[in-house]
Amino acid sequence: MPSEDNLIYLASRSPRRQELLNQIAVRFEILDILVQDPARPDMVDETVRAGEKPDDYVKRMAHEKAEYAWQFLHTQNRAKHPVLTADTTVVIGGRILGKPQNREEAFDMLRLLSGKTHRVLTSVAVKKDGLLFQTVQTSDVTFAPLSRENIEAYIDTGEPYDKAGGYGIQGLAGKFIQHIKGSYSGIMGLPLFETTGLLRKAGIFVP
Ligand SMILES: Cc1cn([C@H]2C[C@H](O)[C@@H](COP(=O)(O)OP(=O)(O)OP(=O)(O)O)O2)c(=O)[nH]c1=O
Repeated sequence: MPSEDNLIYLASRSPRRQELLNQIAVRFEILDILVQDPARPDMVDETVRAGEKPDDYVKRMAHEKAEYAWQFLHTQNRAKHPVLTADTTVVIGGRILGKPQNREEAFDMLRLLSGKTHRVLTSVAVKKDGLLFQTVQTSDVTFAPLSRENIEAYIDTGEPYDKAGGYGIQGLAGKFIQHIKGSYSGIMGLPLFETTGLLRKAGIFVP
């Protein structure tokens, strides 16, 4: 069987998702629409619908990203390879936190997370031969109380901006996290155990 047959596309701009998929030795290529045009807006409109539950929202986002990528592959005659997408969302007190757009938003998000436990949901979608396979992984993350100085200094590093909830467990914010229940890789953006299961369910080889 030619090795080409095992190829999947990762439609994601997140460097963490690339790193994590590499970690489990899945053979993939980044879907080049995203690489060629960094100024291109996100694949989907990330606005939360009125009354939408976090679980439904994160699934809809990963699904819409998969549909977007799948349509693009079709226009290029490359839809013979599966595509994988994901979405990560932070939830606290029923509020869905996306990526902060500015310093004030980052500050408000981190103040909200300080000294409390929040939920991180990551949905992974795989589209193969026109069929959709999807999963949602949930983790609980407990932050230590943060002082105003802690928050300001963290924002100064620039780390919060491209991350849901305004922090990255894998970066400097690691020192704020007292406890997690769930999946470290899921919090980072791609739950490796669940992703392996999903790929295998879709008939894709995972070493
Ligand atoms: C909570 C948390 C999120 N994140 C990141 C993972 C995701 O990249 C980001 C959430 O935004 P997403 O919209 O899930 O993804 P994205 O826009 O970065 O990438 P894509 O092109 O795949 O749509 O937050 C961390 O890196 N560490 C963390 O601890």
